[in-house]
Amino acid sequence: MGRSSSLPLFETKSSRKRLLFKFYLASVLVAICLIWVYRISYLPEGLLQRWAWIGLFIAEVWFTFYWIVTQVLRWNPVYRFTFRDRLSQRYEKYLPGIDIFVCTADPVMEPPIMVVNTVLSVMAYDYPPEKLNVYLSDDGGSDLTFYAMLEASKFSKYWLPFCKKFNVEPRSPEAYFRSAVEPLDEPDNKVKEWHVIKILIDGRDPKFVDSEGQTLPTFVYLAREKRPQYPHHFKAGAMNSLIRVSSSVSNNPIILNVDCDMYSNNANSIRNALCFFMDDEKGHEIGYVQSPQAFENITKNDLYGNSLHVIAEVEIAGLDANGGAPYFGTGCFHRREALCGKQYSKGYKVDLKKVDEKTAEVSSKKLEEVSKVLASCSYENDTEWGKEMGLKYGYSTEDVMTGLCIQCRGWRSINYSPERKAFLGVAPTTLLQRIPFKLQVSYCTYLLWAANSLATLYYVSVPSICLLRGISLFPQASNPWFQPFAYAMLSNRIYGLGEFVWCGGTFHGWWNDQRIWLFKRTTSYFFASADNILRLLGFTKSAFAITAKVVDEDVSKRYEQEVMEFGSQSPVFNIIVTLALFNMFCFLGVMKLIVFSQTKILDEFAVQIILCGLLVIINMPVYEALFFREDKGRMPTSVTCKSVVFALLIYSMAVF
Ligand SMILES: O=c1ccn([C@@H]2O[C@H](COP(=O)(O)OP(=O)(O)O[C@H]3O[C@H](CO)[C@@H](O)[C@H](O)[C@H]3O)[C@@H](O)[C@H]2O)c(=O)[nH]1
Ligand SMILES: [Mn+2]
Repeated sequence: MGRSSSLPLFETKSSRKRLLFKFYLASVLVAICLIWVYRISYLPEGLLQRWAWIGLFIAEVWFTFYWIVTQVLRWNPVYRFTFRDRLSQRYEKYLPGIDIFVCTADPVMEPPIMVVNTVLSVMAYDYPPEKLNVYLSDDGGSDLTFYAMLEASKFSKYWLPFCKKFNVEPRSPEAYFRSAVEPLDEPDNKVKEWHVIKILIDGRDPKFVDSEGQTLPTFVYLAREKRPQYPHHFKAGAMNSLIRVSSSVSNNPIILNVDCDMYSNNANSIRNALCFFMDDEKGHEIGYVQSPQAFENITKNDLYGNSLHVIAEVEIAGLDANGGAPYFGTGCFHRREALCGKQYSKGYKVDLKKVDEKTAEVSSKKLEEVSKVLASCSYENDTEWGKEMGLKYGYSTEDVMTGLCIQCRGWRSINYSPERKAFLGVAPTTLLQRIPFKLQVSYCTYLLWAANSLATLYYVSVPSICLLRGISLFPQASNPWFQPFAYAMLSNRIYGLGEFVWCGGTFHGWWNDQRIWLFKRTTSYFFASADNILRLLGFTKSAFAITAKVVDEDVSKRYEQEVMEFGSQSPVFNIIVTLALFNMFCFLGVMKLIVFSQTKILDEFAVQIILCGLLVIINMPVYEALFFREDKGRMPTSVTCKSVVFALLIYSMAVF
């Protein structure tokens, strides 16, 4: 042993390029201070002017605060690297057992074939199979899914040896072969009360071996009991059932959790995660290891701003520096104890090497029976499940909340982004899927993103209204005070663009991202804050809307071509279109003025005209959907009519 046993299993690097970054921060800060000075010392006289000015100033103060928060995240991003060879040298014989949870909820929105692929990909990890236990939670209680799993368990006998022999990547058969998959027959949607737990492969049973005689991972199918009078708490409820059921079947110290649409793309993920948990010095305090969500169906310019590259590579890396990477609900390795509510105390050490004696005497029949009780709907009554134990109930972003709670109990977390992505999933392919407000709700409460929506709404409407009324809210272009505004706005965007491209995006992708940024802040955050207030007052309850993973051929074709999908009724579109139209009216009005003589307003209203113009340019896809498109994804006529009326109303109110 000697020296080699003291070498760490992972290392942490922070990024360089710091000096330039600090210089940039300082310069923007100076510009912001100048803006504040200007705002305070040039408060206009008239009543309307004064209030518009003060409102704008409040929005700017908010943006400053928000900007500082986002820069703090960027202060010291860290990146993690693992040493798998040291792990196997030291612990190969004592690797801990792993429980893998896969959740599915609906055989129509989440086709069983997708679930099969995810399940097979996680069964095929490069890891001793007798230590792997895969659990599928089927909240749909669908016989179709059940039989698909039965088939999957049979196919695994051939698939797993094949993967290992040829070191195949990725290990989702569908992703590997990418050949056309025969569509399944329409499943019948009978509402049935299923309550089934079935051990499809019992890893302890010598009769379950693959085509080469090797042990297979244990594979358990679970459709927990659901009854109308008991809340089932959606995914959080499913996960908590799995935690209990797995504790009676395998009870392994490490739990991996993936959504059914996120297959494993890297056969080494378990070993990578163990490099963190089993590190002698820093491993004991780690509660979970999260890998960033990555998607396989992102188009070149990422129309809906799905790829989260900047968030994953920069912002989460910044959180990670303080041991605070969030839990995102999928692609996350948990320490079972931490997830189950244990408090971390200094000096706490657990020996993951300790091999758990398998309850080999207990037959799988018996295990199924015991587990059935654990997965019954009344089991959780008067327990701490959903509060202090397991995933939290009552939030639409139960994952982030659960992560925060684990941190509150003293555990740290790791963000691990290997070069070969650990998991790949399916990104939403329509605009409405992209901005469901449920996702934003809890962030609103905890990070005050709601204020972003108000400040942004103000900034994209009031300057334009004032432009129409001839109220100037910014210094003239020829005025020296113009410069801090120009610098703060420009440098910020340019820095953002640089970051985006550095993280692997394209210029066009960045532009799309700006649009989505605008849409989200003016619609979903806004609705989310409203919804949140209603929920706090007890008027609504949070629900879980499952994201569809399959869409029309038509829709997916437009997605491939990066054409935005509107095509349905939604208040989201009303807001987007009204704002877009209103700004277009303003812009046309101002252009008319400029062309007919009054060129001096170009100087006086420079910032407002530029703002308005930018809004018009960024909304181009909206105008196209309104006036020029013929396909099914264009703007529905009713949305158009309503929004034209709204926009004209605001316009005439502003002018008269
Ligand atoms: O009653 C339910 C509802 C959903 N799910 C599963 O939950 C997962 C996530 O659902 P999805 O519709 O794909 O939601 P997304 O918006 O894509 O999920 C993101 O947001 C969720 C809520 O924050 C997180 O739980 C997810 O991990 C995260 O990927 C899927 O595997 C579902 O099968 C259940 O098991 N039971
Ligand atoms: Mn999903």
